[in-house]
Amino acid sequence: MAAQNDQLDSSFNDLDYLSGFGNSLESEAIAGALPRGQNSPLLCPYGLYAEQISGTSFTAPRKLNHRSWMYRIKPSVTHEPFAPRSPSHGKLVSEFNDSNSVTTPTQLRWRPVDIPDRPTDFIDGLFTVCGAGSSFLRHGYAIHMYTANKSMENCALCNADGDFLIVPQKGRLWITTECGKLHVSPGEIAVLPQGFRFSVEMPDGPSRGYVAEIFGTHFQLPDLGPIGANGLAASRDFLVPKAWFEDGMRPGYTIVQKYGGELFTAKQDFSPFNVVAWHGNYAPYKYDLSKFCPYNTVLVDHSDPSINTVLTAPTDKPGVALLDFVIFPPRWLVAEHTFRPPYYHRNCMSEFMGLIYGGYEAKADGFLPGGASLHSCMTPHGPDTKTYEVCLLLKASKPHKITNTMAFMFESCLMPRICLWALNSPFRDHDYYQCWIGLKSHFKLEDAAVQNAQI
Ligand SMILES: O=C(O)Cc1cc(O)ccc1O
Ligand SMILES: [Fe+2]
Repeated sequence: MAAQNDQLDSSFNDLDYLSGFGNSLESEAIAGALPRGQNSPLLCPYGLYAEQISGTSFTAPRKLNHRSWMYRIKPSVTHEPFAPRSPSHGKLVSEFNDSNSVTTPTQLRWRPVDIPDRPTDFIDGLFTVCGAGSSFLRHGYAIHMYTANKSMENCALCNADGDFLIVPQKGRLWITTECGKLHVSPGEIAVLPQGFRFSVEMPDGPSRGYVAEIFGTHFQLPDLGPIGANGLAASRDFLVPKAWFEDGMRPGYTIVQKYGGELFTAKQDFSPFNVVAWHGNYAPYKYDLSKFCPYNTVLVDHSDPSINTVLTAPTDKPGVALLDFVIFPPRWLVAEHTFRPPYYHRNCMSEFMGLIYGGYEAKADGFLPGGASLHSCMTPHGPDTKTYEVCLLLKASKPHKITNTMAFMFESCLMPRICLWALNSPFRDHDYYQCWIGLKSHFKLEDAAVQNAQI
């Protein structure tokens, strides 16, 4: 409930944004700051420097090509050399192998991780849970979580490894980026594409959330197929910052570069948020999950969760995602003579789940807001015993609305390796398997005879 209230508060005071998913946009904090007719004039308006940021190779096909031009007070190269950050971070992984992670097919679940008392910002609060592949080879993903309580000070993070999709669960994030500012509340998500410098303020103090990082590709809206031209996440609900800049000296400003899962720092004496105008189709954005327009069954059976895909990061294989971001939003359940909760299943894709607020329809107990679960490739899972028994008892056939809930799934075709600190975490629920152990046989041979007689 608190999360929803936060959301209302923030949208009331929210910033003004540009809109449209993947659109070619432009924004000027000072009128006339964008060059007209060309990208790189000999002299830019107001004496600004022109700088391009490429999110795809120069030669990527036009429909996949992402780049933006920024017009800034000083170019971002104006800094001292990068050096390994001290103390090193040590809990970020971008190339998963047996030196930094392990495998297990078992069902994993974690309680919400406590938010530390000691001052911790977004960078220090971030830790990898699991992932697969390699940022070096530009194919793979990492799932991180963060628990933190204070704003980043006099520093910005730049992720050379991949795009961050941030899902705040507790506490708002005020994110300053080179393109401008994003205010993100629990119930909203933000995407910080590879390479953008950004700084995270935590106006509410104690904060927690989830981060999916993808290497080598970007998020897209899913195709809608027979659904038609509308539905699910609408392009116009994706909000992009308007140009915002700060000028003047900032002695000792630190750029923290995440590169191959390691952190490097470089000093400069000015703010990286010195972009007076920009244009292009490569920019950070946010999306309010309550804007999602769910489609689902209107007669029988439980739809596959892909019906609730908000964003997908593709692989080269059609229909096979490097990472899908799927939500389980409030919606009407109307299916007749149907087991309405998620079905029991084994999936060739791997499923990491989190809960932003409320409860989750497949778990009566134990899966809490801020907690997480991981069901890897072909690991069986489904509703817990209580959910199954209650559903059978109710024999629900009347329309019923599930409310006050927002669970989500990061689903990937790559089999995740799990970081040891996650596997051995004190927040791990070692009794998770117990939630299914009580499922008893309801098999009755006599029923089969009755059913056969009816056919
Ligand atoms: O495992 C889960 O809870 C996620 C999920 C939800 C659903 O409605 C159908 C399939 C599925 O994997
Ligand atoms: Fe599942």
